[in-house]
Amino acid sequence: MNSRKKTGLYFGTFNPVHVGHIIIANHFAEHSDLDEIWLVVTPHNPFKKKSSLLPDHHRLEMVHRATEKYNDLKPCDIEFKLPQPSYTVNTLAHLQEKYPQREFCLIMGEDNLNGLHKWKNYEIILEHHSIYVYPRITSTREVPLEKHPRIHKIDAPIIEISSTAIRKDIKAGKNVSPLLDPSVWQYIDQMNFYK
Ligand SMILES: Nc1ncnc2c1ncn2[C@@H]1O[C@H](COP(=O)(O)OP(=O)(O)OP(=O)(O)O)[C@@H](O)[C@H]1O
Ligand SMILES: O=C(O)c1ccc[n+]([C@@H]2O[C@H](COP(=O)([O-])O)[C@@H](O)[C@H]2O)c1
Repeated sequence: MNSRKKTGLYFGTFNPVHVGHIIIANHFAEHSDLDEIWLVVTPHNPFKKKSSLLPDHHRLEMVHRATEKYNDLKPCDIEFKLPQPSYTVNTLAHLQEKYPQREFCLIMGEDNLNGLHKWKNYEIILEHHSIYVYPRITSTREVPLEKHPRIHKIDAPIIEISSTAIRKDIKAGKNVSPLLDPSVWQYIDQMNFYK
């Protein structure tokens, strides 16, 4: 029997982390076989421009604040020390070496699954790890890897909140506080982020 602890890795830039992210992470902690969910803060997504990003340590601090009330949700800064851009295949190899007693699974929205076949060495990722996919609203009908035996569709709430929209609304002086953990909003407000 496989007795390794199953850990879910939820990767993201979290610029900033919002209640949509936390609802998903908590849903997996409560309704799946994953013991812990680690929110892995990515310094540089290979598919995104770095210019609009807050420095890594501020995004990590927000993830720390948003998860501290949840026993099974943990912030993870492993990618801060790895080469950039952050290729997930490298991060997984590094984590597996550091924590051989854990089995790592990826948590991913349906929107990201659409592009998985373009990720660096995605075949190696799928050889060693399961991917738990939750629903998102997406216009794509044909998803290349949908039927792969390592891909598991898991039902979860659909919450259409986006970090991009939050940043835009803060810039426009709108109230975004219901979309963020109060301690995250307090940090953004104090530090004058996204103005
Ligand atoms: N409202 C949401 N519900 C569920 N998953 C989400 C939601 N928003 C983002 N995600 C997913 O959470 C992960 C982390 O999100 P990330 O911060 O990297 O992207 P994002 O929210 O799309 O940010 P941005 O708008 O800055 O591009 C990604 O896999 C993303 O697809
Ligand atoms: O490894 C890759 O080739 C790769 C390509 C695109 C995205 N990713 C990772 O996927 C995670 C979520 O991406 P995103 O687009 O929601 O920010 C983030 O951690 C990225 O580093 C990874």
